[in-house]
Amino acid sequence: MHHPSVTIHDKQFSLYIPERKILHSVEIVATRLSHDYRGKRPLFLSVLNGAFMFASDLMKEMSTPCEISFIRLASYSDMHSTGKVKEIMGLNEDIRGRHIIIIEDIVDTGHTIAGLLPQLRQKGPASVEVATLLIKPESLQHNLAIKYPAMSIANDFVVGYGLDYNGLGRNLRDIYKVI
Ligand SMILES: O=P(O)(O)OC[C@H]1O[C@H](OP(=O)(O)OP(=O)(O)O)[C@H](O)[C@@H]1O
Ligand code: HPA
Repeated sequence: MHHPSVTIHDKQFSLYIPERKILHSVEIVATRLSHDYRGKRPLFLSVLNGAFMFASDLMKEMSTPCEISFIRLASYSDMHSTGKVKEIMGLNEDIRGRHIIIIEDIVDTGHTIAGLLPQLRQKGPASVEVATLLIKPESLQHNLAIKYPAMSIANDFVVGYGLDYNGLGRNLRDIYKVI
C-alpha cells in the first residue's frame, strides 16, 4: 500500500520518494558498482539497522561476484545526532587487502561515516568507498567524498525503506518526510 501520508508516534509524514523511484536509483548505483568492481570481489559492509533494505535490493542488482557482511554502530537517538562516534561491532572478516564498500541508508551530518572510515582504514583494506541510498548535502558537517550516493535530498527528516523514527517506519516501501 502507498499512502499519501502516515503518522508515526507523534509526527505526520507525507509521501516523498515512491518505491519505483527508489528502486530505479538503486539499480543505477548497482550498475555503476558492478562496472567499477568487476573482478575485484568487493566486500560490502552494511551498517545496521537502517541499511538492511537498501543492502538487500542493491545486492540483488549486482552483476559481479561480491560478498556482504553486516556491522553495527549507532550514533542517533530521537531526531538529533548525539555526535558521538561508536565503535564497529560484528566485523568478523579480515579486511586486509579487500575492496570495501560501506552500505548506508543515509549520510546526514556525516558523523557516522566520518567515525567509521578511519576505523576501517586502520585495518588495511585495499580501498574503502561509500554507497548510500540518501545524502543530505545541506546537513553534511564533514568533508567526505561519498562516491556512490543514490539520491540527494533536502534537509528534512525522512522515514521508510529501512529508515526509522524512534524505531518505527522501517517497513514502509516508500520514503516519507516529516510535515
Ligand atoms: O550522517 P549521520 O548524521 O551520522 O546520520 C546517518 C546515520 O544515522 C542513522 O543511523 P542510526 O544511528 O539512527 O541507527 P539505525 O540505522 O539503527 O537507525 C543512519 O542509518 C546512519 O547510520
Ligand atoms: O532523516 C533521517 N531519518 C531517519 N534516520 C536518520 N538518521 C539520520 N538522518 C535520518
